[in-house]
Amino acid sequence: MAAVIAATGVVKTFGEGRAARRVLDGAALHVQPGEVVAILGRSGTGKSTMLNLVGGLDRPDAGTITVAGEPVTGVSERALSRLRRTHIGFIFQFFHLLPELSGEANVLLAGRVRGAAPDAAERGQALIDRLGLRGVARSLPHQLSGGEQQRFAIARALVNDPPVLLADEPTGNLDTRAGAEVLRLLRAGAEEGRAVVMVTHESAAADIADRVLTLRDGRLIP
Ligand SMILES: Nc1ncnc2c1ncn2[C@@H]1O[C@H](COP(=O)(O)OP(=O)(O)OP(=O)(O)O)[C@@H](O)[C@H]1O
Repeated sequence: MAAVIAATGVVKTFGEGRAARRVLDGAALHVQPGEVVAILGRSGTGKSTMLNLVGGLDRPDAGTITVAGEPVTGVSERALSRLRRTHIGFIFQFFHLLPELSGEANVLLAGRVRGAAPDAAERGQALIDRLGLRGVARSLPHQLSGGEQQRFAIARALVNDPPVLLADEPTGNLDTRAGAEVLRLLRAGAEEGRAVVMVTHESAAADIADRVLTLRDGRLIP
């Protein structure tokens, strides 16, 4: 089966001259549909950097990355932005919901971008129901618990039915119970055929993964 995420030879350096630090040095990552991959590693080893490069939030110095067969590297900012909106759902530790919009509006807005799935509005409403958020749909993010905010963020990430979900410490700011629910939802996202990559420090998160990779010396190793 073709990998949904295919990254090879990824190099990323931050800083210049003597301060330059090669954070990624030939990193590779291949993820199949339906697979959950957890990325572990010590602080500062480049886990978030790798996730951001795969998601087209940043560009590598060298290497090739494709998502669902489409190039993430060597493409225009416009093409990259379309790919991010339609092919990738992002989930972050601090949720990143727009603070002035209700949870529901955050989800629906993501379904109204150019290139969004035609049934995104219905999907958004169905996700709000399925994730148990109907009763708080009109609340603003600051009126919601962390677990509720992260569930809205997951609904937002799923609204365009992307083939890839990227989660950076998705349970890092949640209590055990809310964290377990988020992990269950990520797992369910994979069961629906998505490739899921999660950066985590938490063993409970790694436990739901099909594969665990460790970032060390600029590479991802089994
Ligand atoms: N935009 C940037 N500019 C300069 N340095 C950066 C930038 N982004 C990351 N770095 C550096 O690259 C290294 C890797 O950062 P990254 O956030 O990828 O690590 P991480 O493994 O996710 O760490 P943590 O587990 O602490 O979140 C760090 O030394 C960080 O300071």
